[in-house]
Amino acid sequence: MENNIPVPDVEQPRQRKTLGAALNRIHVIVILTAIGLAGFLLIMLALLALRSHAESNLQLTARAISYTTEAALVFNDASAAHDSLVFIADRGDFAQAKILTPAGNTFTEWQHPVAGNWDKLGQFVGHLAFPDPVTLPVIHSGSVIGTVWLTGNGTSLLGFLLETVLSLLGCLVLTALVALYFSRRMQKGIVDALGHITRVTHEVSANRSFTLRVPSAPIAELHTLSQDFNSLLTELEAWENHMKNENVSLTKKALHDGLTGLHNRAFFIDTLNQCFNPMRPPLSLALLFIDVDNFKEINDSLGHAAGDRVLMVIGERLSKTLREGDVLARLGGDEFAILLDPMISTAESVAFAERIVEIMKTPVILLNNKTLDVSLSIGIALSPSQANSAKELLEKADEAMYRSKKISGSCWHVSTGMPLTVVTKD
Ligand SMILES: Nc1nc2c(ncn2[C@@H]2O[C@H](COP(=O)(O)OP(=O)(O)OP(=O)(O)O)[C@@H](O)[C@H]2O)c(=O)[nH]1
Repeated sequence: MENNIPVPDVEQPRQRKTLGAALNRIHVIVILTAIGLAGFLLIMLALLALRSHAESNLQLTARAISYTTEAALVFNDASAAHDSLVFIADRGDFAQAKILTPAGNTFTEWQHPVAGNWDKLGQFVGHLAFPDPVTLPVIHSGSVIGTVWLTGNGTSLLGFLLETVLSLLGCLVLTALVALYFSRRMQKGIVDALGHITRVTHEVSANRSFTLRVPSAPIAELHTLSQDFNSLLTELEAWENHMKNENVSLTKKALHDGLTGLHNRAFFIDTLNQCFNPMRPPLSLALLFIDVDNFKEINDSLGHAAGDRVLMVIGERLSKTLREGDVLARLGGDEFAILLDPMISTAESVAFAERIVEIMKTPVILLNNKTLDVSLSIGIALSPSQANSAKELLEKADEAMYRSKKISGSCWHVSTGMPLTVVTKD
C-alpha cells in the first residue's frame, strides 16, 4: 500500500546574517546611494555653471577682438589683425579665432596649437561644450565691416572640470566616511543592547541562569525592553526559588513522619530495598522492629495528645542511640524500625537492643509534667543469615518483636527462623 502521509520538510541549518552585518549592509547602500546621487547632481551643476561661465567669457573675448581689429579691417591690414588675435589669444581662452570679411572670406585667423593627447581631448571637450562658434560683427561708423568668429577652448575647461570633479569626489568620500563612522556608532548601540538580551536569553534557556540581568541600553525602547526582561527574570527567579522550596518541603513530607520528624515507612522500605539490590554483593544487615507496649491504653487513658508526646519522646531517644549510617523510621502507629549499618554481628545488635530497653527505663515526662513509664518490645532479624529480601527481613524482625511482646514486653528477641509459638509470661 502506498504511504500518503506527507513528510514535513526538515529545515536545513543555514548560516544566518547577523544583525550587525545586515545593518552594515543597509547603511553602506544608503550612504553610497545618497552620496552617489548628490555627487552626480553636483557635478552636473558644476558643469552647467562652468559652461555658462566659459560662454560669457567667450562673448567678452569676441567683443575685445572686435574692438582691437576694427582699425586693421578699416585699413585692410591683415597682418595687424593677426597680431591683435595673437595678443588676445595669449591672454584669452579660445581654440580658434577668425576675422571674416562682410563677404564671408577669411581676413585673418589664429588657431590654438594641438600638441598632444591632452590638447586633442581638450578639443573634443570643446566641441561638446561649445558646439556652435560665437560670432560678433565688427562695426565701424554704423556699418558692419567684418565678423569675429570664435570657438571655445576645451583644454582649460577640461582642466578646470577635472579639478572640480576631483575635489568634489574628495569631499564626497570624506562625507561618506564621516557618515559611515556615525552610522557604525549608532548601530553598535543597537547591536550591543540586543546582543546582551540575546546572550542572557540563551543562558536562561540553556542553563536556567535566572540570576543574570541585562545591562541598561542607551536607546529608550531597548532600555525599556531590557528593564522588562529583567523584571521577568526577577519573577522567574522568585518563582524558581519558590518551586525549589516547595520541592524540598514536598520531598521532606513524602519521606518524613509529620509527628516525630523521623523518616517514614516509604523511606525505610526504599532504603531496605536498596540494600538488597541484586546487582550488588549481599550486605550484612540487622533490623530492629520496635513496638510500644500497651500504647492504646496510654491513648485511651491519658488522651491522644499524651500518646503523641510519648511517640515524640521515643523518637528522640531512639535517635540518640544511632551510629553514623544507621536508619531510624517510624513505620506507623506505635511502630518504629532501625536498620543497623552493614557488618553488624548478632551480639552487636543485641547490645543495641539492650541499650534501647535501658534508655526507656527513664519515665516519659508528659506536657502536664506528669511522668509515665513506657516500654518497648524489640525484634531483631539479621541478613543474610535469616532473610534474603527486604520483605523477609522485615517480617522476621516483626515476628521476633511479637515474641518479645508475648513473653513480657520491654525486652528484645532475635528471630530464630522457627514458626512462632505462643509463650506466656512467667
Ligand atoms: N496518639 C496517637 N495514637 C496513634 C497514632 N497512630 C496510631 N495511634 C494509635 O495507636 C494505637 C495502637 O494500638 P495497638 O496497635 O493495639 O497497640 P498497643 O495498644 O500498643 O498494643 P500492643 O501492640 O499489643 O502492645 C491505636 O489505638 C491507634 O489509634 C498517633 O499518631 N498518635
